[in-house]
Amino acid sequence: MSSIKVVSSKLAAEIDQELMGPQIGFTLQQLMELAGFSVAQTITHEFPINKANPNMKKNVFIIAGPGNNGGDGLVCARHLKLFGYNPIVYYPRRTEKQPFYKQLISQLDFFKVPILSQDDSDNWLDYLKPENTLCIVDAIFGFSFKPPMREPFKSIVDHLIALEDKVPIVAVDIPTGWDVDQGPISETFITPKVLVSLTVPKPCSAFINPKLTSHYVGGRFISREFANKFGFEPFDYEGTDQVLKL
Ligand SMILES: NC(=O)C1=CN([C@@H]2O[C@H](COP(=O)(O)OP(=O)(O)OC[C@H]3O[C@@H](n4cnc5c(N)ncnc54)[C@H](O)[C@@H]3O)[C@@H](O)[C@H]2O)[C@H](O)CC1
Ligand SMILES: [K+]
Repeated sequence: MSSIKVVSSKLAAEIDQELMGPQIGFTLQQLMELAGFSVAQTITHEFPINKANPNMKKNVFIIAGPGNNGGDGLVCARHLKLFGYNPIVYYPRRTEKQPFYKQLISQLDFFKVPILSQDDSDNWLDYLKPENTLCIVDAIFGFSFKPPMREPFKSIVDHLIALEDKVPIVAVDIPTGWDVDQGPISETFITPKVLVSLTVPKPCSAFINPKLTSHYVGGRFISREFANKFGFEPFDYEGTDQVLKL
């Protein structure tokens, strides 16, 4: 792991600002679309659909948090549906921060992806049975999480911790509860089977145990010149892949 280039949270924020600044001009929606797509593609690599086995589990339970990490999860759910999985989204705190979140929800409705809300806080676990669930997508918190974790997420994450040996968790960008720079320092944190770092791994990824967690990088949206300017080499993605296993 130590040979993998990581960037600090401060630098990651600068990279984002510049990507979405007036010169380069990406929009948040564009980056989120590519980020969510790359997480869905990681799932096709780690948990491919076996067409020869009609009994294969295809339910993917996506938990979307209140910020942009949650938005990545909503996008990921749509792509998973198109890839032949059965995504189920739990989105307990909807954001009004950006108007396009409503559109992401409409798109999920259009593809008939079930969305559980705050009203399902007593029964959401009924949809997350280990015997039916292929994997969980942790899109709860990313690089803006600041401990201690507040409700309802603390209880949700406690349930995930109890399930993590039975159902593999795929973490989007930062495993929920981890500090972006210092890793699993808070009281409540998950241990994912798969981590998908977006754009470039953050320092917390140095704390994953490679025997327990596969590490991918996704969010293929920067040039060599841009990466070099921020002190790292771009990742050697293959062909049209949006993710690379590190
Ligand atoms: N270029 C990229 O790499 C891209 C990354 N994307 C994803 O965006 C997240 C970061 O998104 P942001 O909205 O800044 O923050 P979070 O999603 O991590 O969470 C903010 C959200 O959470 C609440 N919150 C924070 N701490 C707590 C707490 N202790 N308890 C409860 N709630 C908490 C806070 O109030 C906010 O509501 C990044 O990691 C990527 O996944 C984008 O998709 C664009 C491309
Ligand atoms: K996460």
